[in-house]
Amino acid sequence: MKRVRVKICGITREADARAAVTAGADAIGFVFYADSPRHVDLDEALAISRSMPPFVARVALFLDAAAADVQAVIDRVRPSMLQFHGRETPEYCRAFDMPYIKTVPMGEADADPAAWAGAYPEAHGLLLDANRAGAAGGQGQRFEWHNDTALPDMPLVIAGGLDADNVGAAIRRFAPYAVDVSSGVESAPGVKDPERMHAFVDAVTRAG
Ligand SMILES: O=C(O)c1ccccc1NCC(=O)[C@H](O)[C@H](O)COP(=O)(O)O
Repeated sequence: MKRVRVKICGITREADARAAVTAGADAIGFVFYADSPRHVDLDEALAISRSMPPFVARVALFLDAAAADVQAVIDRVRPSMLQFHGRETPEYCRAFDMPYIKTVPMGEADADPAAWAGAYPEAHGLLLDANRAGAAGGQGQRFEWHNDTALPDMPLVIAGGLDADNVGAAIRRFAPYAVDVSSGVESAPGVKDPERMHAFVDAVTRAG
């Protein structure tokens, strides 16, 4: 059985993208949210994308962006898929005719992934993160891994405060399709650490 997939998000430099792939990442994420320390512009994302080897997914991440801004990224960067991290409606998400994953803000007390799956049936997956609705991710914080949370029959990506030390427990708790990490493999916001990326993927492989 294929190991749990790994997305390393918040890539801002070509060297970090290459190191992520060398470590075994299946996907890298570009953050198109101006207030993030991991924000990249279209030309930066395009240059990194052009440096990538084949068969690595490139995820373009947005938080309540203007539709025109999303389309500009699609047209110029040609990402593999989109990630909507804010309060984007199902109609907004499907309007781009691109595969997408929708973030579920597990920082909300009543977060119900099964309900989100029902509301976004066309999503290619749900990314369960620790943020509150409409708030940024990349905070390095876990959400409460309650044992009674109903999980939908849709590919789940677990995110929020993961690192090489706790990702195995996340995999045992959720049996996810993939895990997503940003802070836990960084030496500074937006600066990825190759050794931490290798340790993270190794931990996923051991657990998966
Ligand atoms: O990473 C960011 O700076 C960010 C900013 C605004 C919206 C979303 C953002 N990241 C979303 C991700 O998918 C992160 O990888 C996820 O929140 C996990 O981050 P971390 O807890 O730092 O591993």
